[in-house]
Amino acid sequence: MSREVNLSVIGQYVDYLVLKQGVRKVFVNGTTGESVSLSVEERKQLVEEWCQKGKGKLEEVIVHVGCSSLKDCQELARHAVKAGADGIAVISPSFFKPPNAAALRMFLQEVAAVAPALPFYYYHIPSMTGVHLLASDVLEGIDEMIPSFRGLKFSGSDLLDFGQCISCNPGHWTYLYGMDEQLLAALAMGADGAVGSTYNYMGSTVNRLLAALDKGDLAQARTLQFQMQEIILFAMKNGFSLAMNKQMMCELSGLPLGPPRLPLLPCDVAKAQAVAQKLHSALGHQ
Ligand SMILES: CC(=O)N[C@@H]([C@@H](O)[C@H](O)[C@H](O)CO)[C@@H](O)CC(=O)C(=O)O
Repeated sequence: MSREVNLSVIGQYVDYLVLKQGVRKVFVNGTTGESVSLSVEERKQLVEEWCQKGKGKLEEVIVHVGCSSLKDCQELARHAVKAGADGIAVISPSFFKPPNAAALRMFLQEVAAVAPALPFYYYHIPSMTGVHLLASDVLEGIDEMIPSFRGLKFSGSDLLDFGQCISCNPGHWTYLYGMDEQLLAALAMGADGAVGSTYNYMGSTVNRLLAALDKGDLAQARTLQFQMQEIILFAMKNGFSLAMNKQMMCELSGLPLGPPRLPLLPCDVAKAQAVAQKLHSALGHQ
């Protein structure tokens, strides 16, 4: 039961994201993509497929190349350049954890150094890595160490830390926020965009939220955020997990995106269907 990667569905999935969700920027091999459960070879194949199938359709492909092994990260970073990715991101190693922010910066620097022309992002996701260093500490002096550093993907709930990351922006960094249920608060803090698991099927909703905010319509942005919260909270009460998210993606896209790989277990399909139903009612679909 190794649960193989199905490359053949990616082209259709790109079309679904672009045409049905209005999502034109993707983050490949992240958490939802189960990158840490994949081999280096599988990750390369996925990146090649996304870059090829996304050509002329996607505006930006950022590739997560984080691994426990620095060598594997470097191999994936070099590969992302060859595949034509627009940027790379790295999480903190999590089995042997960096003892402090300086050690993590050094690790990031070694990865970025092999792909100096590619925009580089630090991917902060303490709930998964168990590395609870402040992102703002990791960013200290990072510009001098990594000339290609372009920003942060922040998948944490600590808006104090997030705010401090934004207030130290030298001007050319981008901030992508990754807790879908509180995106609006992060946007108020200064986030530039969002990367999250639920945008696989609520991409069009979050695009409407962003557009409402751009127009200065805070009331509408709140309404949309509250609807997203209602769906995510309902999912949480039904055991929201990566497996459920994946099943939701299958239910809502109609594509065979498959179950997760061990050690994760597939979710109860009836529960995912109940959440999909909730999504339709909360967003007013018929
Ligand atoms: C821990 C986790 O999976 N967080 C998700 C969120 O989108 C999360 O599922 C959502 O906010 C619901 O809590 C993302 O930050 C993950 C993500 O961006 C990725 O797939 O790389």
